[in-house]
Amino acid sequence: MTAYGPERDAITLTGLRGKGFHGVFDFEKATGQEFVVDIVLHADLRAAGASDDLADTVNYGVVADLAMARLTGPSFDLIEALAEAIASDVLALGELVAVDVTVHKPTAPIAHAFADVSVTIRRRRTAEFVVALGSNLGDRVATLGAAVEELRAAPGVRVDAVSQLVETDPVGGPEQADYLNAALVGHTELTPPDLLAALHRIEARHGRVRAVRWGERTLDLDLIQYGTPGGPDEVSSDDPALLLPHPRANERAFVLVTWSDADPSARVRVGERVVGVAERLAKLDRTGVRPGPPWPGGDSAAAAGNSAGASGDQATGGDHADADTPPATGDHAAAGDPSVAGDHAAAGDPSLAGDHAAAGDHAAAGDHAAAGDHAAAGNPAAGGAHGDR
Ligand SMILES: Nc1ncnc2c1ncn2[C@@H]1O[C@H](COP(=O)(O)OP(=O)(O)OP(=O)(O)O)[C@@H](O)[C@H]1O
Ligand SMILES: Nc1nc2c(c(=O)[nH]1)N=C(CO)CN2
Repeated sequence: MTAYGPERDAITLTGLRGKGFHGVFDFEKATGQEFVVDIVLHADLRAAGASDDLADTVNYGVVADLAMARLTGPSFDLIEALAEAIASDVLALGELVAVDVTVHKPTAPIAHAFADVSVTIRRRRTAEFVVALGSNLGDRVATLGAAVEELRAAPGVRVDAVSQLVETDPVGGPEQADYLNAALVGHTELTPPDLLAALHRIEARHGRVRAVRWGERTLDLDLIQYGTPGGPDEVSSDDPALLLPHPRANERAFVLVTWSDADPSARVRVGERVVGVAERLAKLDRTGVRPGPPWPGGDSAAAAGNSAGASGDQATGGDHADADTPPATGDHAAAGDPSVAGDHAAAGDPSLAGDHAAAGDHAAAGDHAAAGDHAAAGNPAAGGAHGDR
């Protein structure tokens, strides 16, 4: 079965009942009462229908075991919290598009005659995704910045981190102007085709036309990876309309430099193997990839929406006034660091606080800068602008 797809098929389990000790009041926790759980598992059941094999579907017995363990297990105050815990456990099975959980508390302490009280929640599975952004026509910085914002605003999409911009020599295609490239990592409830459609809509809004293969473009948004490579939610596709993982990404320095900046611990599939993006990058020629201009507002954290009073190096650098001009005397240049890794965290923003990495992680991840470069550049929180992931 595929773990994404239309919410067309469902397995429904109702009336799962048992004694639990959930409730706000002490007497509820001490005495216990009956709770009843209904669960709807949304999944694509076509494969199981065709194969008649339990391995191709979700075993409802396992789902019932998980729910009963929560129902009879440690006490929650709220039935909302019990429902959340059940949904989380069931979604972790990794085979579902979504799950609906209803928790009934028919003997709740309500001072009136009543039939039942319940909560119902729907939780969808999300998958990590990676998008590469490129532009070499028009106001490149403005277009890329707008694309990031539009993706942030897209329903079912959460942007976790955005790389800094790099300026890059065109790879392939006719003679054309240099590109600005960036990468973005996030989580989505959308299926891969729906996510690609959202990317295409954003491209179209920015006047993207497809005249020449690998020709100049106002905006290019490529879906590089969907799901965790080697994990149960990894999506591979040989459909020409959506190839996953993107077949050329692991050969493109402009993709891997920016991707490893956005997520220094990122991993990528290369044939049968899954390797660190930084490790893969070490094998590539990076001469065509240079530091780019800052994002509007000063750093990539702003582009990611994490815009708390950027005290990052680029934010304070007056030499970056021309947004479309690569920094000449910025910290990257001063540090002699050809990478984009590093100084885009706002020191004062707790949401940016060193999620992935201290400076050393960049270096340990095989990045081109030694950790000392970041430190020498006065970087307050190298690698920290990766949001809540
Ligand atoms: N992973 C993918 N991400 C984006 N588009 C894809 C992907 N796989 C296949 N495509 C298809 O490729 C077609 C051409 O896309 P596009 O014009 O953006 O290619 P490109 O960016 O010029 O080249 P490249 O794919 O080498 O980066 C699109 O119609 C799209 O449906
Ligand atoms: N430097 C650079 N070269 C490219 C790019 C790009 O984004 N940057 N995109 C291409 C097709 O997607 C082809 N070549």
